[in-house]
Amino acid sequence: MFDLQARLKMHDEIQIKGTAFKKKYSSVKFNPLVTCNHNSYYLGFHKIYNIFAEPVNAPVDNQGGLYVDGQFVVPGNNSFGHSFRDYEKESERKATVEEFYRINHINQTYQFANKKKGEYGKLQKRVMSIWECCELLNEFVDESDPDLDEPQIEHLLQTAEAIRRDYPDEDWLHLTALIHDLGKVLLHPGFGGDPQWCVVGDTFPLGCAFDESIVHHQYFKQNPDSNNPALNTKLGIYSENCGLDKVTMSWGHDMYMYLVAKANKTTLPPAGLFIIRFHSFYAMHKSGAYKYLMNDEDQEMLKWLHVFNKYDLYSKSKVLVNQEEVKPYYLSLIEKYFPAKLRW
Ligand SMILES: O[C@H]1[C@H](O)[C@@H](O)[C@H](O)[C@@H](O)[C@H]1O
Ligand SMILES: [Fe+2]
Ligand SMILES: [Fe+2]
Repeated sequence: MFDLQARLKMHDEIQIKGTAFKKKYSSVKFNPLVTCNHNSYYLGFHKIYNIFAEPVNAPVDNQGGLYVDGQFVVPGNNSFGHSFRDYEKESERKATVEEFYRINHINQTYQFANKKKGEYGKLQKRVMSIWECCELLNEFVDESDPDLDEPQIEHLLQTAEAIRRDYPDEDWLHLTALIHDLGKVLLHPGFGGDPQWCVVGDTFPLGCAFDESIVHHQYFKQNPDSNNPALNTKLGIYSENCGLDKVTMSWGHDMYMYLVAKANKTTLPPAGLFIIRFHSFYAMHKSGAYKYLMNDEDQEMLKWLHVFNKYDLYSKSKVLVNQEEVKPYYLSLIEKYFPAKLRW
């Protein structure tokens, strides 16, 4: 065990895989075993409270650096040099992402989401394994994502590998991470090639008022549900604390993958299913909106979703995982929690 503070007083700089980091603030003891995965740095340690360090050669306006938050070292910036989920910042992704949300917010209505759920809920599109589905995602880049322009399979592996390092014993969490975005297969021509606006992006409840914390909220003005008095009040068609299970969410990859996992009788625990179903519901898990729709069980499950979200968001990077190397491990998890072939 080393006392990082004392070491930094002596050296004022630490080397992490060849990059020099300057300590800004820290108050912690830990075992400074460091491994590097993409632009995230993982520290092997026992107790950790708070560290903020920044790369020595960082540009002046670089807010990035090394945040230690619980166990995960969260990078300050995404691979485009901006903070994560900044929808206002001028960037090469901004226009595409905003246009995505404009169309999404206009077209996701209560009726539309229920129609899609009925259609895809029949699971008559294909029979295939989980890994086959991962491979189908090789070709898609998510237009709603300001932080990543790599094919989706990379994101799945980056998320799963990052969470696996910090929670080595929770194998269900590794598998949940691997499959959480598989619903994006709806984009595939073999599934009808749905447009991006009804597959990806943040999700939100339908049947009640749209909360202002939803990304690009302004575009809901043109959604027909906004003018429907039965659907545009705080509770709308729902009753107080009815539970998220009763709520119709905007249609997309979360709900589809949840339906697939459920219908194929996965043995993943309820927390895994909750993560899959609501990971894009940022207004709820990030902004704390819609509490009045949640029940006690949702609140309990939310704890795991918070853990998961950190890895889903901050593991996005340009350095890719070696697929062949990790494949056998994930195949063994798939075998443990799913049948060999699933109906999709
Ligand atoms: O752009 C992203 C992406 O589509 C993710 O898969 C989804 O879960 C997020 O909510 C969204 O912001
Ligand atoms: Fe997602
Ligand atoms: Fe994701």
